[in-house]
Parts: sequence; structure tokens; C-alpha cells
Amino acid sequence: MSDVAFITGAGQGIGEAIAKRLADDGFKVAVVGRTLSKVERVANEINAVHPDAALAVAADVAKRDEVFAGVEKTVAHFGDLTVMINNAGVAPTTPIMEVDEETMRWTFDTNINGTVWGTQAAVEAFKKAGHGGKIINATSQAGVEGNPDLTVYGATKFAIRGITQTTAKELAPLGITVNAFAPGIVKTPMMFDIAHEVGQNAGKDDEWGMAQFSDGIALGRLSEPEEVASAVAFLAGKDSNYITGQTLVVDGGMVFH
Ligand SMILES: NC(=O)C1=CN([C@@H]2O[C@H](COP(=O)(O)OP(=O)(O)OC[C@H]3O[C@@H](n4cnc5c(N)ncnc54)[C@H](O)[C@@H]3O)[C@@H](O)[C@H]2O)C=CC1
Ligand SMILES: CC(=O)C(C)=O
Repeated sequence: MSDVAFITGAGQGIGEAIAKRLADDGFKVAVVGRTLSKVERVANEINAVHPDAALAVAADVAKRDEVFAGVEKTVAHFGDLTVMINNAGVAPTTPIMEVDEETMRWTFDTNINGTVWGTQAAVEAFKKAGHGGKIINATSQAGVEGNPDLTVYGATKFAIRGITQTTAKELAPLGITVNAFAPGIVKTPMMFDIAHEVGQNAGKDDEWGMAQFSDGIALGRLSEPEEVASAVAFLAGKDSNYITGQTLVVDGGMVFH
């Protein structure tokens, strides 16, 4: 039986790269996102290379029932679930004096609640299948060190590291490991949007906006989504079965700790 991974936010960016990498590694993958056409594109591209390896699943991670329904659809289709990857996230640019209630609600519902619902759905599926499993959460360098203009986003990413550590201890007796990956600055629509907004807020261009984040990154370059996916593939694979409660910082394409 192949390993089966449920990857949220897999219609683009890092999530897409993770789904394609795990399929290359022999996983069956549920490609999960709010927009069915986006996840169907990724699933179709995977199935063109690895027939029947991918299933497109429409689910909003902020809605608990949709996450549970997506996991149930995945188990019904592939016969199991062994890895949950809570990758989906949103990253509004929020100078502290501009933060409003809707932005707080929307960002926390997606990033924090989505991670909790994904964890709950995975644990339920693992228990029903009578085995342990792996849960992998997306935090960020912005969840390791505070980034100006990203207070709300950063708060969720710091929280996800806490959720990773607490659930790792709680779930270890069940044979379930919980780890996180913390990318630096990665070439995805999320990052380019942030750079544009930060630049606009300062009356500068996108390059200036990106430099507000990228000057401090290791090796002085942005990561490719595929480089982040390689670190996630390690966490999803059997070589990391003994690791839990950890955060891999992936910056400049390298894992720093
Ligand atoms: N791009 C970067 O530089 C970094 C990204 N990250 C994290 O990596 C993860 C992936 O980021 P990217 O690929 O860059 O983002 P992205 O914005 O390019 O892709 C995120 C995907 O998640 C989906 N999504 C958003 N809200 C959703 C919801 N409620 N339900 C289901 N899907 C939803 C979006 O539609 C999109 O397809 C995020 O958790 C992000 O916080 C962390 C550090 C750096
Ligand atoms: C988008 C993000 O996680 C950054 C800027 O680290």
C-alpha cells in the first residue's frame, strides 16, 4: 500500500510543489484547495506522469466540515491516509495601525483553525485505519522572527509552531509525529503579492518591497518552491519517523535547523 498524503493549498506555489514531489516519491496525493479548477490542473499534471496518483479535492480549510469531508473522500478513493500536510495559508500585509477585525478573523480562521481542523481530521483517519501517521504544518521564517508589516500573519505562524510542539507531545503515544517547515522567502504568488503591497504602502516598487524581506535571508537568494518541497518530502518520508515537534527552517534552498 502506498503512502497517502493530503496536501492543502496545493493549487499553486509550495503546495503544488509538495504534491508533485511526493507523487514522484511514490505517494498517492490528495491535491486540496478552495478552487476546484486549480487543484484539478495540478492533479491532472501529476496523473499525466503518475497515472491514478492524484485526486483533486475542493475544501476550504477554514471550514472544519469541509476538511473532514475532504479527508473522507481521500480515504474512500485511495483506501488510506498516512500524511497530512497543513500547507494552505494567507498572508495579508498588515501595518499594525491598519489591522481590522475582518483581517484578524480571516487570517486566523485559515492559518490557525485550518491547521487544527487538518490535525483533527488526520488523527481521526489514522485511528480508524488502526495506524499512526504524520502531520506536517507550514509555519514560516516570519513565525521564527517578527517581520514588520506582517503582524497578523506572523502571529499565526508563531502559533503554528506552538501547535506543532503541543500536538507532537499529545499525539506521540498514538505513533503520530507532528513537525513543521519554515520557509524563508520563496518564489510564489504569496510572496510576490506581499512584496508588491509592502512596496505600494511605502510608495516604492516591488523590488524594494521584496528587499524588505530578502536582505536577511540566508545565501542572499529566494528559495524555489521545489527546494521547500524537498524538506517536506524528508518530513513525509520514513527517514523522519523518529522526529517530532521540530521545525525545519528552509532558507535559500538549505535547511538551517
Ligand atoms: N512564499 C513564501 O515566501 C513563504 C510561504 N510560507 C507558507 O507556505 C505555505 C504555502 O505558501 P505559498 O505557496 O507561498 O502560498 P500561495 O498563496 O502561493 O498558495 C497558497 C494556496 O493556498 C490556498 N488557500 C488559501 N486559503 C485557503 C483555504 N481557506 N482553504 C484552502 N486553500 C486555501 C490558496 O488558494 C493558494 O492556492 C503557506 O502556509 C505560507 O504561509 C512560509 C514562508 C515563506
Ligand atoms: C510570506 C512569508 O511567510 C514570509 C515573508 O516569510
